[in-house]
Amino acid sequence: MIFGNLMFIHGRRLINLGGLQSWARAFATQQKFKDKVIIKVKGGTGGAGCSSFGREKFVPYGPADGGNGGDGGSVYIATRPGTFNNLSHLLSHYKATAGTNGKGGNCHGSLGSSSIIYVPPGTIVKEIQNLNEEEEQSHNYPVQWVQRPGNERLPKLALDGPSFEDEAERQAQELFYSKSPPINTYPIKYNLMDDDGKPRILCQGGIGGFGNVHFLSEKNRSPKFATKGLKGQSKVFELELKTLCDIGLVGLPNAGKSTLLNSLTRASSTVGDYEFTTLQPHLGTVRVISDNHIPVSFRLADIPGLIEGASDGRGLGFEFLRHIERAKLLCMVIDISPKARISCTEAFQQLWKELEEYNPELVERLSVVIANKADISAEKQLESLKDVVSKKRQSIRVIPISATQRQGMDILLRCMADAYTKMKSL
Ligand SMILES: Nc1nc2c(ncn2[C@@H]2O[C@H](COP(=O)(O)OP(=O)(O)OP(=O)(O)O)[C@@H](O)[C@H]2O)c(=O)[nH]1
Repeated sequence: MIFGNLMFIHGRRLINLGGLQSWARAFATQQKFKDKVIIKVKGGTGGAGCSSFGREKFVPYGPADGGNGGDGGSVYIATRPGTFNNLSHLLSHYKATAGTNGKGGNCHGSLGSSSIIYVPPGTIVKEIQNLNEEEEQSHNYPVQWVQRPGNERLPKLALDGPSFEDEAERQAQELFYSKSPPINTYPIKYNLMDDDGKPRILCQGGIGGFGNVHFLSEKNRSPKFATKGLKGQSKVFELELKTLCDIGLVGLPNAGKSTLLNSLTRASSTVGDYEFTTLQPHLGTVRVISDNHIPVSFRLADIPGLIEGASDGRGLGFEFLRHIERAKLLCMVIDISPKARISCTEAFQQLWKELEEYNPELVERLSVVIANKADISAEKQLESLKDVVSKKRQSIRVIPISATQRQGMDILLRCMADAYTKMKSL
């Protein structure tokens, strides 16, 4: 067995693990990308109210002074640009903490701490299930008592009047009703696209219980009961990353998309001399000073290679064509070297056809064609590519570059920044 150059003899066959191993490594790191997740979110439970009476020297039977329980914490969602590229960091469950119980001496419990879920800009949030919808819609807040009313000696109620327990229950319901937030009749739907970053509510925490002070009435001057807090809202959400990047690099496998992304940004997309090195999009942020001296920054993504028939599900299938739809602008990367598997004009026609067949709107987003590998003498190929592109649309620019030699990068960056600012101003 020779580990040095990653070969081993299995039976009588000599197997080269070079390509296989780096492919497996690329696959393992790229598995982390997630663009759709389902999360269960729960607001914190409210703390219980307290049933207590003031006791002081010479005042053995003081007034009711049980404090309220603190409200449970709520769960919010907000965007955090530049931190996350996809939704793989999200957990399946999120819960805010409960409020603490009230105490004697009119001490209210403290509020539960709220939590914020951070997602990348371009995320769509959809509520798919509300686990306590019935209670909310009917305002029928289930009242639970710290100590059941009715155990104390009470003045008699009118014979035909409500029982004492019913009266206390009604009073507690009213209290919860007056404090509860307005009902959301529609399921939550947020489009966190070009968001201001403000947190938006997902699940409200439960209201804290009421101390016995709230149940003082003419009939009952010393109520010995308080309510427990309500449960927080509990909902299930579907989160989907709708916009992945500002500019997406599309091209056939091996065109040099990952190499280009790595040389323009700090991304570390896997580069390999074999097809489908990239199985999931990789992102990087580009910062440029535009022609009119304005700093421009945009997110650039290396999208897995497109092959002929992709729009019919060939290659990596529709999954990754979805990523292309998530780019606001597209740049085609084409290998113009004479060594390329197919000629650059053929590659351009093929890519154009696949994009158009999948969604005709995609070719409208094409602003630049990047003629890569121009370090290998390819003047003839470049001219014929320019011809074909201008026949499709005059406004598309063809920029020759070499991603490995970092040639032509300045012009390309200015061109991208220009297209991006134009698109933003529309
Ligand atoms: N000579 C030359 N080779 C390049 C250039 N850019 C990329 N390459 C080589 O082309 C091969 C493929 O590069 P990648 O960046 O992995 O290509 P890709 O388009 O991301 O490939 P997929 O992941 O299969 O979609 C690598 O061996 C690179 O070193 C270039 O400008 N000049």
